[in-house]
Amino acid sequence: MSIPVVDFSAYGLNEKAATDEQLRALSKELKKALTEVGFVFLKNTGIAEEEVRPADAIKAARRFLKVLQAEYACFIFWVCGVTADENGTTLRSLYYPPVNSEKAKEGQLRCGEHSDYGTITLLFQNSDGLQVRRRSGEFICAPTIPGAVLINVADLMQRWTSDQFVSVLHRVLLPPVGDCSTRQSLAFFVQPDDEALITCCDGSNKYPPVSAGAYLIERFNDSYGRN
Ligand SMILES: O=C(O)CCC(=O)C(=O)O
Ligand SMILES: [Fe+2]
Repeated sequence: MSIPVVDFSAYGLNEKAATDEQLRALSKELKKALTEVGFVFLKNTGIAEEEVRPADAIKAARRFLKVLQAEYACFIFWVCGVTADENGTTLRSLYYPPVNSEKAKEGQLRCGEHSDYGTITLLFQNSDGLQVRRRSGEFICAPTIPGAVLINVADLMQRWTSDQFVSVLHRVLLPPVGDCSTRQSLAFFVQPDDEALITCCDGSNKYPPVSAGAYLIERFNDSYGRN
């Protein structure tokens, strides 16, 4: 099974609004993808392909989360607050220089296996190499699809949905031997406002409530050490 591709044109940035029926249909498709795979390609988002503007990425992220409200009402408060100043939303530009894969060490990667910390990540990429772990354990390729945005569930979102949406490991492979191409990707990590209290959507209390800001700091401390 590959990563699902969902047509977002009904609620793309060029549309003012979508009907309830369109939102429901989209949310069903997204829910299936985020539950089964944790990654989804969105095409026709209205984000200009030739120039990814952060403001557009934020708008698209808000619309994506708004669609999910049709299934999960608990996102409402947070979606309203996502553009406040006090949050850890980050745009990361990742440039991978050319490598001579013949000289690489066994198992060497361009980007090691990891999952993301926040809620969702929007990824824009210009070459192949990204792989995503399926629930079954096997890695599948996330190819470049011109004009499509790749969105994945991150750890805080998995926690928020009581593990219904899955935040899966992903990695970037070295290019094949003889391929000296570079890789440029843009990762837009979407974080709730620092003060937002994240409690399990289903009311299960599977994980204790945590504020988004404290959760992020904890994860950074675990990865990079406390100061
Ligand atoms: O370079 C890539 O496409 C992967 C980036 C990534 O997964 C990350 O920065 O979290
Ligand atoms: Fe990542």
